[in-house]
Amino acid sequence: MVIGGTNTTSSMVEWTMSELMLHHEVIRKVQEELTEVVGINNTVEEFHVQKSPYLHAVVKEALRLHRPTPLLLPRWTIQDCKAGGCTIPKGTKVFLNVWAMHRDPQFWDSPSEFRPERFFYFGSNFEYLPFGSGKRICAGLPLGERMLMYVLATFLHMFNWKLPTRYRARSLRKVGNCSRESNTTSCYS
Ligand code: HEM
Repeated sequence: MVIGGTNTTSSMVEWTMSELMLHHEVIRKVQEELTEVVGINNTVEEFHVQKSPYLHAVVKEALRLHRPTPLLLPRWTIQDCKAGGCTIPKGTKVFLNVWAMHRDPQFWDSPSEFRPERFFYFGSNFEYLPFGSGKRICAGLPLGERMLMYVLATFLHMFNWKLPTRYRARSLRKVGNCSRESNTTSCYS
């Protein structure tokens, strides 16, 4: 519960910031949206997050690519069934590999690319399950989603972010370092 309730959200903040720092156009769009919704001299409040559709799309795309655990909780089949050409007998313990589903080219265009815009056209389907589904769906979904959005909105509205020069040249490497442009302070996680 402690790992599920804290590490999931904090690792998603890191992954989302890492993707944003590699995608300047995306970070610019989120910051523009937040400037409009929050106002330049205000701090982010929870209600602002609900009015930020582009930020939602960014978080969904980060959850698609980097959800904290690749597999869902185990399930047991209640009857014989077939999947992928295999017969699975009743009473079998089954693990769903959501990591693979989230990157399956059958369902996603250019699946390894970070493209938040894809979520403006996406319905609710079983090929996207960042919080699981059914009776064992994540019990902390509303809290986790809110914390994630709120922390990211605050980081992005309060500071400008970019990679230190030595990392920019190797931009394919995913790193979480940042620097505050408006200030002399740099922070390294
Ligand atoms: C970004 C944040 C989070 C993600 C991506 C996430 C994802 C998941 C997933 C995929 C499952 C398994 C669901 C299934 O098998 O269908 C799960 C279960 C669970 N999560 Fe989360 N979670 C997050 C945050 C949280 C938070 C903040 C809490 C609690 C404060 C929490 C509590 C739980 C619990 C208790 C379960 C087990 C539910 C059960 O066994 O019925 N999660 N989570």
